[in-house]
Amino acid sequence: MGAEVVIEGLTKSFGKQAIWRDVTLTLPPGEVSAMLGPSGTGKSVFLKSMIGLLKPDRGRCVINGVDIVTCSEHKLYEIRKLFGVLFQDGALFGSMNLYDNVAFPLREHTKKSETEIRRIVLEKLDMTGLNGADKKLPGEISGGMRKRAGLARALVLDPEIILVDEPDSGLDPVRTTYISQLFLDVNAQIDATFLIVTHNINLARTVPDNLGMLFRKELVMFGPREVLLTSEEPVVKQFLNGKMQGPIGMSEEKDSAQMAAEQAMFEAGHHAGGVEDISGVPPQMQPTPGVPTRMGAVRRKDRVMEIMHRLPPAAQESIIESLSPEEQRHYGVRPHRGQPQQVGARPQGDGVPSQHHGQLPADQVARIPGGGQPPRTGTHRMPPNNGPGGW
Ligand SMILES: Nc1ncnc2c1ncn2[C@@H]1O[C@H](COP(=O)(O)OP(=O)(O)OP(=O)(O)O)[C@@H](O)[C@H]1O
Repeated sequence: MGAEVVIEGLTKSFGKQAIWRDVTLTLPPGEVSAMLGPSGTGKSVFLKSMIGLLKPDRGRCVINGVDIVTCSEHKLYEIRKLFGVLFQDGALFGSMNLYDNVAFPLREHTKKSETEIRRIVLEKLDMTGLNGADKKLPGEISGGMRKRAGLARALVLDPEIILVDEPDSGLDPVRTTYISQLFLDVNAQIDATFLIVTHNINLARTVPDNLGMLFRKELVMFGPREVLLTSEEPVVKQFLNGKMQGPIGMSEEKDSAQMAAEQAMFEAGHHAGGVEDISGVPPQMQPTPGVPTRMGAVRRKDRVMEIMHRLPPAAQESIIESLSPEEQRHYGVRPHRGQPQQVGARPQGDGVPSQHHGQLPADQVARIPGGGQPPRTGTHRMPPNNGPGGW
């Protein structure tokens, strides 16, 4: 199973420029998470901080009991071996063929024989659909193939955590879906923890188990995908819909005067961009038939049901609706549009579903962790994320 990554109060600046502060979240082991955010909000800086390429100002990032912010260089070197990183362009060496590119980490970081290296390289090329392409140079193949080769190289040291930086950059929507399918298939096969940084809304809506968003130098939210996808927060809705209308501006954010001026323009009929209102929680993509079950997804069901009573009602409803009738019975929940849910109750002994009274006991009413208040609207501030005591 992949490693859990526990991040607490992580803060990063370059000189006087604050990038983000007090980021707290946990990447659950073996689950696929994605981080959204407008350009320049520091998503790539976040990935680099997770592998110790950049040093945060303060906070913790704990992997297998080691805080990589404060650990020794030697420990950091060891922890880095747990990571596979897929950079935007695949970061392949242009003068090496795919075989040598994929073999590179094995030759650099292990003492494996060339026979063993050959077995591993061919296995990873096969896993990423690059059978027979081993002699090609990066310049001779498409952008999608380069990304798959980058993924093959990221896999050769059997990573427990895979970081992916904007997998859709330079890819058309169809190729983006193919690479997304590959992530889920690889996740099913090796059960590694994934974090994908992306602006791609299709990918964000259909691929990850968990979604987060960085905005205005903070983590706006992080939690099960249903929380962000049912959020009424203006910044989240604007981002998911790709419209000009909302708090995100041409540079990172707008002031209230600009918001008001633009609002008047949109109300007068100016097109705010975007094609249609995107809302709701579409079904999640699954591994290709024949690929093993994603154990991360299996564990996630139990995990999410345990924290369910702390999630907003719309997210609860969506989670319950995504369960099969057998799973609903197993967890003792039923869909019940427009009503609070009976949640968190596991069947005892005989598996009889718990009663649904249409009204939860006070301690089970969905509430926002930390604040105990319903989500505020009209502001981008969100309830605390999934850190200690959160989602
Ligand atoms: N090594 C560095 N030194 C100084 N500033 C940096 C460094 N790396 C990144 N930055 C700054 O940090 C900010 C966040 O950059 P980053 O690339 O992480 O954003 P991003 O959210 O990944 O953007 P995009 O979606 O456009 O890729 C930018 O203002 C960038 O100029």
